[in-house]
Amino acid sequence: MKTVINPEQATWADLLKRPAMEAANLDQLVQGVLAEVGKRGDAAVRAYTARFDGVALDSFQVTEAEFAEAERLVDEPLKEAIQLARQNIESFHSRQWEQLEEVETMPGVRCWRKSVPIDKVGLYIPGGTAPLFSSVLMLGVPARIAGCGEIVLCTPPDKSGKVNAAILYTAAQVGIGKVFKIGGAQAIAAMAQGTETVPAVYKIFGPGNQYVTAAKQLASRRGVAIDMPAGPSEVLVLADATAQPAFVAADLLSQAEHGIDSQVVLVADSLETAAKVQEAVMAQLESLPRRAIAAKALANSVAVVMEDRSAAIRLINGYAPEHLILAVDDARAVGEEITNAGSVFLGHYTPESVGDYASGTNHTLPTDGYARSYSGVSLDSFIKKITFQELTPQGLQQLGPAVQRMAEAEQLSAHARAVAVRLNAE
Ligand SMILES: NC(=O)c1ccc[n+]([C@@H]2O[C@H](COP(=O)([O-])OP(=O)(O)OC[C@H]3O[C@@H](n4cnc5c(N)ncnc54)[C@H](O)[C@@H]3O)[C@@H](O)[C@H]2O)c1
Ligand SMILES: N[C@H](CO)Cc1c[nH]c[nH+]1
Ligand SMILES: [Zn+2]
Repeated sequence: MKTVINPEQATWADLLKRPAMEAANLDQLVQGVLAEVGKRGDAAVRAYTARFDGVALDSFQVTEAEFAEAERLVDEPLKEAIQLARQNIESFHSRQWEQLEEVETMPGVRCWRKSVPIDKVGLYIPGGTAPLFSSVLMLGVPARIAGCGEIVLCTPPDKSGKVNAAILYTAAQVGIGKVFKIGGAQAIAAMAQGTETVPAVYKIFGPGNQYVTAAKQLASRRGVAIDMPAGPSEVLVLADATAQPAFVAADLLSQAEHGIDSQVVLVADSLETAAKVQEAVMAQLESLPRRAIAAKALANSVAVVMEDRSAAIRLINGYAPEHLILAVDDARAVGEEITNAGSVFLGHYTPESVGDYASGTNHTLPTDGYARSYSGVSLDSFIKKITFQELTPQGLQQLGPAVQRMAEAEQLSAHARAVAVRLNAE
């Protein structure tokens, strides 16, 4: 991690540039996958699975016997941990139902809104570098609470052609039976367009690497909705002198270990704080099993010394991190000033890992600066809202002339007539 001291505002964007594959190559590759899967269906998925996942599969759907085997393979302590996480996620997400009351905008004119679950949804669960079974809870729990009709799940197979047991166990726990062993862009292509075995869905959810994220974005131009671009993980930690260097280092490494394209950023209040954290990072890196991945991610990362707190907050809001840890004395007060972040972790005892697994918040969050305009996944993501209105004859008498005037002014006389024929029928 390189250290930069009190950088000029003009250099912030360069400093915090996110690692990325060259967009043209990526888009070309992923376009090809979408087109081939659209044309050749399962046969194309099979070919890409052999090429990108190194495994030859005859069929993709996980069988009952495989679900039963997974149930046996997951040990009791892990099952209990998954249940605890599930309860907290359910508890937080089930309170996200919001019903707008019926509103009488003027006498005789009533408007209301009804929440309806999205009928067919596709969940992508990453599995390339680590099988992220926690993502099954993050997507499956709100999909179930919303009442989505058909839930399809895709996740990459391992080299023996199997799906990780904890992913299958968790899917069964949240009542997802349609699981397909398909990863990467080919999984998104299959769920977006449908194949002989994978049903087409209306909206695709889930995090993933750059291939998955690019495929979601391209698929969204062809009519399927997506949750958001949720790509390689990021964390930004704001640390002051009260921060424990070992805690901050562990938090930085927790996201660095996700992938070589993760980005971790430290914003420290002094060179001394930055140096202590850097030292702790190096000390902890040694003992990490995934140190090679984390070390590469650290090369894409930066420690920024910002003595001025307001400038630090401006930098954070400009960068819009997926995860923001406020390891500072006055975390709640600083939290109030945050306008762009996916999820915020306050104080010295709130590691980002709790949100990844079990505090109750969702870990499917916007990356790459999209937290400026997108929220993370929530119950809302699985719901669409239909608006209704109902007018009495008196209501139309009151409102109609304004509508007629506006329609005529837009030179849309059929619109005006739709009001006039009713008023004249009185
Ligand atoms: N933003 C979020 O909310 C969030 C949450 C969890 C995880 N993540 C991120 O998800 C990512 C998971 O990535 P992953 O790679 O472990 O799993 P993944 O499941 O996203 O991707 C694996 C798939 O990528 C495809 N692939 C691999 N190399 C390829 C190549 N050269 N060309 C074409 N396709 C290729 C393969 O088909 C493979 O199945 C990580 O970057 C992690 O940081 C983000
Ligand atoms: N940090 C990831 C979101 O960017 C989510 C995750 C899953 N498992 C562990 N972490
Ligand atoms: Zn994580």
